[in-house]
Amino acid sequence: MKAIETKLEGCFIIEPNIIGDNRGYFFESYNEKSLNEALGQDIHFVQDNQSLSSYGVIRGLHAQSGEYAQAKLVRVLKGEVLDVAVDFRPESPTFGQHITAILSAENRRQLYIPRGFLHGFVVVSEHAEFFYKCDNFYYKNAEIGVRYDDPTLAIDWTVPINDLILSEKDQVLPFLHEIKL
Ligand SMILES: Cc1cn([C@H]2C[C@H](O)[C@@H](COP(=O)(O)OP(=O)(O)O[C@H]3O[C@@H](C)C(=O)[C@@H](O)[C@H]3O)O2)c(=O)[nH]c1=O
Repeated sequence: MKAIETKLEGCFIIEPNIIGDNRGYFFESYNEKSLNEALGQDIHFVQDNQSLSSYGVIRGLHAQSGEYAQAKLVRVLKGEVLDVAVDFRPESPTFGQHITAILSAENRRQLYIPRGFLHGFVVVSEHAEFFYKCDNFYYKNAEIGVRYDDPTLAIDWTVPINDLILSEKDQVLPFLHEIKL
């Protein structure tokens, strides 16, 4: 497995080693030892989540605050998404900056998003099944978020605005300037 650094410290693109043979392919989609060695960290995931979304769905931008913060290892089982990770660590020199990555069933790429980041994705295929591991449990009262179209973050979601589908909750998330850090 290969961990590729991004411009945001601690955020990595993960490329698994695909072993093909006459039956098809095999790969380790997650190996705690290899990942921790590659990232130089000690991460223990405690919850797996899976969601299905149709074309144009944006889920995000989400995080959990304080002691409930979650690192995530995200990937796509079916379809394709544009995944977005925003550095939301107040002390970080890259606070407010984001990276995007195309994650698909075909490229089998994963994104490791550390604690203190906002995360979201938009579906660019007909449907997408999204799967991710979290290193802290879901805690509803710790949920925080920022609007996907925040002008300071200036994320190019690539999908035409008329095609976007958001949850009611995500439609009323605050803008960055409304949040007390
Ligand atoms: C995230 C989550 C939601 N839920 C419930 C709450 C709600 O009834 C239903 C759907 O929740 P949401 O609308 O928040 O789901 P969703 O918009 O998919 O939220 C997710 O978005 C992506 C981008 C992330 O990074 C995740 O951490 C998470 O915030 O599932 C759980 O039971 N456990 C969980 O861990």
